[in-house]
Amino acid sequence: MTVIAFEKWQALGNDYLVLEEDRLPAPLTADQVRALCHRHFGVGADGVLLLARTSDAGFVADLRIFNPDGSEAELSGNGAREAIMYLHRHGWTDRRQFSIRTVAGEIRPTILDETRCRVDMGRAKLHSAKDFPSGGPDGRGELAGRTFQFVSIGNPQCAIAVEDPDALDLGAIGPDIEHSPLFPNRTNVSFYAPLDEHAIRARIFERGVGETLSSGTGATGAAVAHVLRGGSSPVTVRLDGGELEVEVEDDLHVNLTGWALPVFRGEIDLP
Ligand SMILES: N[C@@H](CCC[C@H](N)C(=O)O)C(=O)O
Repeated sequence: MTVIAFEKWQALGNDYLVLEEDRLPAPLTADQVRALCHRHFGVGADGVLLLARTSDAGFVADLRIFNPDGSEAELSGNGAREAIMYLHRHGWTDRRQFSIRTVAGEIRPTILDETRCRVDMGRAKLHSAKDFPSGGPDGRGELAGRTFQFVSIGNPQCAIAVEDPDALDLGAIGPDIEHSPLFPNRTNVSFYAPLDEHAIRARIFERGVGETLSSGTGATGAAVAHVLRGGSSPVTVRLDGGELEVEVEDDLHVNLTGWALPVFRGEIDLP
């Protein structure tokens, strides 16, 4: 038996288990991630956040992000805010502005108060040879009769403007888009509808997860797509689990603001 200590967090209902690498008896495996995230046989979560101390003075921690299917994601907007607020509450740093390193690169949070932070996520890109190789420089494409906007926020996002996101059965249409051959690394999908110049309603189907109550990078992908189609920054994104604010600069530099809270901590024995 392996005993794994965790703290469960959620941000707009997007829940993650935070693990500290130093406290693991052995390197985390994909099987363990699947077992931890399982909603009936494990703790239950939309993913795992693995935090490691780093000797690089420029960073407070290295953050790795795993989906419930055991795959590793380059970035998560909600997961990053949960990890950031965890680092703040657990005293890894007393600075209100710092950097952490993810597979997608550096992200720079500013702690706003005890539950909220604003995260500089870097520049969104509309082209990725790795994630959407057949895409042109504008990232536009068509799939099963729907026009989409590809956006890379470190991880791949396919944002689709629809009339009424609430009328869709995401569980039925999400998997074919996630696994489309257009996206060799699979993709996250956001279905959104503009509410006004500065607001959209969005629902999310995540790569390696399925439908979730919210996604920070999904919200960011949809906000970038909204701005490219005439909307204006900042964009308030109304998700099933609450609202996020996304600032999109002219060069597509994005900042994401929202809350994250701990739920409970514990230990689980895994075979
Ligand atoms: N929940 C997320 C995104 C998590 C990663 C995603 N499933 C992927 O595989 O890229 C968020 O808040 O951004």
